[in-house]
Amino acid sequence: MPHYDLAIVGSGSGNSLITPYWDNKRVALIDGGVFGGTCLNVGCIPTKMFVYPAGLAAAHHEAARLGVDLSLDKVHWNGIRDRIFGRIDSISLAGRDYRAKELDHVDLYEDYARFTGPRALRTESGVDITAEQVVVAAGSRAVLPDVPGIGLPQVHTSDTVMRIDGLPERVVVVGGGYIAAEFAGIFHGFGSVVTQVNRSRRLLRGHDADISGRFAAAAASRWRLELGFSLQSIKDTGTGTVEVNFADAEGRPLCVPADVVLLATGRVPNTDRLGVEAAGFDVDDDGTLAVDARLRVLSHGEPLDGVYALGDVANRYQLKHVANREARVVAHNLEHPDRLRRIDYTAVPAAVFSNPQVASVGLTEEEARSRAAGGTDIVTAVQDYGTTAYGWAMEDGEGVVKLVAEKSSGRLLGAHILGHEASILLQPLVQAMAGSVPVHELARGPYWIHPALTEVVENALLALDVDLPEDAPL
Ligand SMILES: Cc1cc2nc3c(=O)[nH]c(=O)nc-3n(C[C@H](O)[C@H](O)[C@H](O)COP(=O)(O)OP(=O)(O)OC[C@H]3O[C@@H](n4cnc5c(N)ncnc54)[C@H](O)[C@@H]3O)c2cc1C
Ligand SMILES: NC(=O)c1ccc[n+]([C@@H]2O[C@H](COP(=O)([O-])OP(=O)(O)OC[C@H]3O[C@@H](n4cnc5c(N)ncnc54)[C@H](O)[C@@H]3O)[C@@H](O)[C@H]2O)c1
Repeated sequence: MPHYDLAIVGSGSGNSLITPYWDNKRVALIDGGVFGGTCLNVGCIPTKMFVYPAGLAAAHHEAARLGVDLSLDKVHWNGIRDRIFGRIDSISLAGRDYRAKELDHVDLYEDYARFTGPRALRTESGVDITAEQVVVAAGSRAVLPDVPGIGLPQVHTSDTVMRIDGLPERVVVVGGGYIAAEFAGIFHGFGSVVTQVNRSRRLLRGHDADISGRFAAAAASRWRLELGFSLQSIKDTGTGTVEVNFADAEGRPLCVPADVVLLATGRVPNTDRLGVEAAGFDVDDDGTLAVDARLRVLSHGEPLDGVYALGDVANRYQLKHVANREARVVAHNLEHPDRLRRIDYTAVPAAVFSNPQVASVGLTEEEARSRAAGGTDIVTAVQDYGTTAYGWAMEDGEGVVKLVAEKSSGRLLGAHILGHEASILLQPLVQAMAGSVPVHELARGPYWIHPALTEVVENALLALDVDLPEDAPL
C-alpha cells in the first residue's frame, strides 16, 4: 500500500500546497475531475472571460443615453468560447502534466477517492493510500432541483453552459444568486433574450436589502425577471427547444420557452462523497466539514493533528480568495506542526460580476442593527454615483454606495456597492476594515482623486454621521 508524507484530495486550491518544502518527500494528489478545479475550469476565470466581452457588447445600451449611436453587429460566441477555453484548457493540461510527469515526488491519482480512516483513502479504482498528513480540498458542486426534464440536453449548469455551441436566442436562467446574476448579464449582453426566474422574491439574498432591491430593479430593466416562482418541470417540445414550467406559492403557473436553460440553484460541499463517517470527520449543519481555527478537521469535536480541510468543502463563503487564503494557512501548518497559525476571516469581500456589478464586505444594515450592543448607534450613508462629477459624465442613474458604521467609534461595519466597477471601488473600504482604519481617517486622511469615480466612496464616507475626534484630519 503506497504511503505518503502528504495526501491532498482536490487539485483546485489544494494544488498550491505542493511547495518546495515537499521536494524530498512523497506527495499524493488525488482528483477525479478536471485538473485545476472549479475556479480555473468552470468558475471564476472563464465566467469573467465571458463577462468582459459581454460588457463591451452591452455598451450600445449605455451609449444611446449619452448621445452616441452604437450598434451590436455580431457576437462570435463560438470564437469567444474557443479563445477562452483554448487558454484555460491548456493551463489545466500543463498543470496536470507538470504534476503527473515532471515531479518525481508527486503521484497524481486521476480518480475520486473516499476516506477509509482519518489518514487513509481508497480511490474508485481500488488503490489504497495512507499518509502522514492529509488535506481535504474537495470543493462543491451544483445542486439540481429534482424535477422532470432535468436531464434534457438543453438543460445546463455553470459547468457546461459556457461550452455550448452557438449563442442561444432564448435563455432561461433559474436562480437568484451569484451564478444566475452573472450568466443573465452575460447572455443579455450578447443579445440573447433572457428570462430569469427565482423561487424567492429577493435576488442576491444575503446582500443588503437596499442593494438587492436596486439590483432587482436594474435586472428587470434589462431582462425579464420573474420572482416567487419555483421550477416544476422542463418539457421537450420536439423541435429542439424546451418549455420551462414554474409555479408560484399559490400554484399559479408560468411557462417560458427556451433554447437553453441554466440551473443556478446553489452549490453544496462535496462532503457527502468523501466517506466522512469512516474517517470520523465531523460535519457542520450546512454540510461543510467541521474545522477549527487552524483548519484542522474535527472528530467528535476535537481537532485531528495533521488532517486539514479548506475551500468550499470547509467554509460557507464559497469564494476563491477565501480558499486561497486558507491554502496559505494550511501550507504553513503542514510545514510547521509546532507553530500552527490561525485563519482570519476579517472583512471578507465578494463581488457579483453581473450587469450592473455588486460588491460588498461586512455587515448589512439589518445585521449591524440587530447585532449592535445596547446603546451602540449605527449610522448609514447612501451615496448615488449620480451625485458625483464622474457619475454626471456617465449620466448614471443606478449606481450607489451604501456604508454602515458605528457612530461613536467611527468603525466601518459594512460597505455595499452596486454599479460600474463596484468590485474595484470596494477595495479601499476592505483595506480600511481589515486595518481597523476609522471612517474619518479614511475619508479625510488620504487625498481622493478628482473627479474620479472613487469620489462617490469619499462622499459616502464624509456623509456618515460618525463622531469625530478633535484632532481628526480636516
Ligand atoms: C460559475 C462560478 C463562478 C465563480 N466565480 C467566482 C468569482 O468570480 N470569484 C470567487 O471568489 N469565486 C467564484 N466562484 C467560486 C470559486 O470557484 C470556488 O469558491 C473555488 O473554486 C473553490 O475552490 P476549492 O479548492 O475549494 O474547490 P475546487 O476548485 O472545486 O476543487 C475541488 C476539486 O476536488 C475534486 N474532488 C472532489 N471530490 C473528490 C473526491 N472524492 N476525490 C478526488 N477528488 C475530488 C474535484 O474534482 C475538484 O477538482 C465561482 C464558482 C462558480 C461555480
Ligand atoms: N463572483 C463570485 O464571487 C461568484 C460567482 C459565482 C459563484 N460564486 C459562489 O458560488 C456559490 C453558489 O452560487 P449560486 O448562485 O448557485 O447559489 P446561491 O445559493 O447564491 O443562489 C441560489 C438561488 O437559486 C434559487 N433557487 C433554488 N432552488 C430553486 C428552484 N427550484 N426554482 C427557482 N429558484 C431556485 C434560490 O432562491 C437562490 O436565489 C455562491 O454562494 C458564491 O459564493 C461566487
